[in-house]
Amino acid sequence: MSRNSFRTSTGRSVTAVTADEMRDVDRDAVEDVGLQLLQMMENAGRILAWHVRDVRESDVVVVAGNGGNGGGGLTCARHLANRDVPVRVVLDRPSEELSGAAAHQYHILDEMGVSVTSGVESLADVAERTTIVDALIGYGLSGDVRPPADAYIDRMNGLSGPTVSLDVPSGIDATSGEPLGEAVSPARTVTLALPKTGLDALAGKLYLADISIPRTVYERLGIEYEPPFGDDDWIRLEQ
Ligand SMILES: NC(=O)C1=CN([C@@H]2O[C@H](COP(=O)(O)OP(=O)(O)OC[C@H]3O[C@@H](n4cnc5c(N)ncnc54)[C@H](O)[C@@H]3O)[C@@H](O)[C@H]2O)[C@@H](O)CC1
Ligand SMILES: [K+]
Repeated sequence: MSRNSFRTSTGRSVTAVTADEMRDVDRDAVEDVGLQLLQMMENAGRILAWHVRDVRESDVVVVAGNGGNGGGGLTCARHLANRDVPVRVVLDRPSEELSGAAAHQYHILDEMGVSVTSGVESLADVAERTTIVDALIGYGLSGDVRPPADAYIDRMNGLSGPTVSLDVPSGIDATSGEPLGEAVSPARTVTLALPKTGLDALAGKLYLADISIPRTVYERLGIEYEPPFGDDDWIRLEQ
């Protein structure tokens, strides 16, 4: 199921995909085309960091989970630190329990000396107007939000600064748009590659980031795709 429910500022329609369709896109990009996850994640993290710098007033806290979404958030933290933005990371689990791309990105931050802590209590002393990067859960949300993620989401929503969500606000079902229990309410969402069908009733502004998935992937999967980016690496999307 693909729908044309989003538009660029020039009025061009952009196909929205379900979580399952996006999973197929990612799988085809990696397994059939040979694009590596880390290549796509680098684009995601760099573009997310641009948006964080655009909204931020002071410090930044990246809240990261253990999946691809968390990995993108950790990549963003590296790009922010490289630009001397005051940034720290809060993980939803001890760093020793990270795996895959999230563990890879964490080890780089550790070498850089970026502060990384875990536990929701790490969000207790966040200063007023701190910018939050929500990289806890993306389209991989499965079932109602379980503890301790619910406590992190509740805490993020209680903070005064702007929140920028990566791909999908954590707790929102990427396909249906339903909050599955607690869900983040962001000022901005930077979604990746194509908008997800569930972003049609989103709180805040929606942006689409080019993570370098080639047109051939969409063609193989029968997903209607005209590159919407023009000369830019990201664009604003409207309903
Ligand atoms: N092309 C790609 O494959 C890329 C994907 N990226 C990101 O990767 C995401 C998809 O990655 P994944 O498939 O690893 O999934 P996610 O990272 O979206 O979700 C997995 C994480 O969510 C937690 N989780 C899932 N259901 C939960 C529930 N009910 N309660 C509490 N916690 C829950 C898991 O413990 C895990 O930490 C995308 O949304 C996107 O942001 C980007 O980082 C870069 C490129
Ligand atoms: K998220």
